[in-house]
Formats: sequence, C-alpha cells, structure tokens
Amino acid sequence: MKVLVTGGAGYIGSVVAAALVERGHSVVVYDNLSNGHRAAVPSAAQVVAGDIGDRAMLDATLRNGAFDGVMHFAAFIEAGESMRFPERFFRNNTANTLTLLELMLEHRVSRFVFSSTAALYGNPERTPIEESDPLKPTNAYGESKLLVERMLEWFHSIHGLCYASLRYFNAAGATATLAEDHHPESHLIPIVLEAAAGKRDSIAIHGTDYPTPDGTCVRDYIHVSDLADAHLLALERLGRDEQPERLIYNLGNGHGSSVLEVIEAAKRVTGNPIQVKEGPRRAGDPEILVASSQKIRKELGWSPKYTDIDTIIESAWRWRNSHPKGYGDEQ
Ligand SMILES: NC(=O)c1ccc[n+]([C@@H]2O[C@H](COP(=O)([O-])OP(=O)(O)OC[C@H]3O[C@@H](n4cnc5c(N)ncnc54)[C@H](O)[C@@H]3O)[C@@H](O)[C@H]2O)c1
Ligand SMILES: O=c1ccn([C@@H]2O[C@H](COP(=O)(O)OP(=O)(O)O[C@H]3O[C@H](CO)[C@@H](O)[C@H](O)[C@H]3O)[C@@H](O)[C@H]2O)c(=O)[nH]1
Repeated sequence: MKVLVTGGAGYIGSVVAAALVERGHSVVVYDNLSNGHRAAVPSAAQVVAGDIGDRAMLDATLRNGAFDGVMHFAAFIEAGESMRFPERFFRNNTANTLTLLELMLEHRVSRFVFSSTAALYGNPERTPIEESDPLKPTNAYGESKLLVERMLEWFHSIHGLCYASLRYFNAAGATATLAEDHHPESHLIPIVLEAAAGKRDSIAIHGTDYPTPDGTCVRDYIHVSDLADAHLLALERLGRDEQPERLIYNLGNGHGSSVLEVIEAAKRVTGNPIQVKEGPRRAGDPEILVASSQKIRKELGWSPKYTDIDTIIESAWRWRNSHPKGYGDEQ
C-alpha cells in the first residue's frame, strides 16, 4: 500500500514508518518537524515538511499521492501542557484532524489509522480498562482526541470511512536505531534515564498521595515496537471486507507500573543511583491507567513481545548510550 504518515518524524510515527517500509509498503512522511527529527525518518520514505494545518500543502500532497491509507500521528502530546494551553490541543489535535479528514474524503482515501490514547478514559471505574468503558477525560489532551473519535464515528457511518482508532497506553522503549528524543522532555522514562545518566540532578515525582499502592500514579508501559506491530495489523485489516471496518483497540501490556516502580526498574537496569524529589500532583493526571488489550489480541492476533518493564527501559537505555546527543548528532 501507499501510506501517508503524518507525524512520521516523531517517536512512534518514525518506528511505524520504518516497520511499514520493512513490510514493503511505500511511505510518505508528512511532518512539520516541530517535535520530530528528519534523521528518524527511514531513508526509503519521502519526507514532506508540512503542517497539517496547512490545507493547501496537505491538499497538494493528497492530490498527487494516490494513497491507500493515512496513519495520523501528528499531534501535541503532553497532557500536563494541555491543562495550561487547551486551545493549542483543540486546534492541532482536533481542528487540524478535521482538515485532514475532509481532504481524505475529497481525494477518496478510505483507510485511516488514528493515534488515540488511554487519556480518553480519565479515572477509570475498573481496571484493566476495556474499550467499552466510559470515556471521561480528565485533561484537555484526552478531550481533544475524544472529539476526533466522535468525528470518526460519523465519517464512518455517513461516508463509509474505514478506520482504526488505536488507544495507546504509555508508549516506551526504543528500537536499535529509533527512540524518544523530545526537547524539553516531559515523559517519565526518558527523564528518569536522564537522571540516571547524570544529565539532570533528580527526577520530580508528580504526586505521592494518589490512592494507589505506593501513592504514585500507575501506567501501563507498552513497547513502541509492539505498537508498530499493531499498526500494521490494523492497516492490513481495514477495508478487507465488503463492510467498511471500524476498529477500536486498547494497546497496553495489561499490567501497571507506578512512578516509583519505574524509578526502581531504571536503577536496576542502569546500575546507577537516581535522586528523587517528591512534588505536587500534575493537573489532569489520572491515578491509574492499565489496559485490557484482549480485543485486539483476539480479533487481529496481536501479541506484545516486550512485556517486562525492565526490558522496555533497557531498550531505551541502550539507545541513549549509543546516541549520547540523541538525534542531534545525526542531523
Ligand atoms: N507517547 C505516548 O505515550 C502516546 C500515548 C498515546 C497516544 N499518543 C499519540 O501518538 C501520536 C504520536 O506521539 P509521539 O509520542 O510519537 O509524539 P511526537 O511528538 O514524538 O510525534 C509527533 C510528531 O508530529 C509532528 N507534528 C505535530 N504537530 C504537527 C502539525 N501541526 N503538522 C505536522 N506535524 C506535526 C511533530 O513534529 C512530531 O514529529 C500522537 O498523536 C500522540 O497523541 C502518544
Ligand atoms: O518528571 C516526571 C514526569 C512524569 N511523571 C509522572 O509519570 C506518569 C507518566 O507521565 P508521562 O510519561 O508524562 O505520561 P502521561 O502523562 O501518562 O501521558 C502519556 O501517555 C498517555 C497515554 O496514557 C498519552 O496519551 C500521552 O500522549 C503521553 O504523554 C504520570 O503520572 C506523571 O505525573 C512524574 O512523576 N515525573
């Protein structure tokens, strides 16, 4: 297939773009490089340096591309930031996605794979979370993605759009060549590894008074390569039958690690001390997010390969050691 990958220079998008290329698909990455790296894009993929809010450029890209599908990763991703600047998230994650969907209709591209999120669920009523559980985001980031899922339902029922909405829990880990490299970094595991590497003095724990076993937030960390496998399965499943598909799947390992457990795992993996400072809660953080991924396991045969938190952290640590300046040294 020929696939447009928005946000394909970013963390998850670049790993999926590489997996698509490896599987023999043809890839065009569309990214404004605001948070991505050209060096992360596989050399076999074409890069269009464009913004998804730029209707004219996106229109030209879709018109000339004859794409079989779009995988849409481009977005703002930090839940904490969304509680200070919600407008940025509704513009980039919601409004710009509508532009993309309108143009897909116009150019008759009928397969769409969407990067959705565990943040849709807010504070869950039960654990592990299933796809049919209530959607009640506690942050504007989650709401900006929920609005897209709502639009997708209407595009599916009215226009026959085939789509997969993949609700990732916390993406983590690295391949041998691709990893998470944000500036500044806000995600827990890379920050903990920066502290282990002596690149920052300490890690601040955002809240120690949650109703969890050790008082810190619990997340379900899922290896980025396992996410990539799910994307390929979903894309290849879409539009296979007469009926247009509508696939909604959680992607997680099904077990949670608290912030303190992640720090302990990073100490084991790196063998280095990590200084910790206890701080206040971060606005909008749900206390616990752990996935049931039974649905995608059963329906698409997905099965994660890296389920152990130490293994996931080890892969990120290995990349960091082989790329001491991140992608900075490759551009
Ligand atoms: N990282 C996670 O744990 C996680 C979990 C759930 C969902 N997601 C979703 O997965 C997707 C990818 O996340 P990531 O962690 O790889 O983030 P990332 O920031 O590394 O990648 C996003 C990419 O999109 C690009 N981008 C942003 N706005 C753009 C725009 N207007 N036009 C063109 N390009 C734009 C950035 O330059 C970047 O390369 C996002 O949609 C995110 O919401 C991420
Ligand atoms: O310096 C830090 C950074 C994070 N945390 C905590 O660690 C946990 C994980 O935080 P983070 O790595 O920032 O991820 P989340 O806020 O859980 O969000 C990620 O995971 C979501 C899915 O669960 C995605 O939708 C988001 O895009 C992605 O940023 C949270 O409890 C944070 O409060 C700290 O205590 N200290």
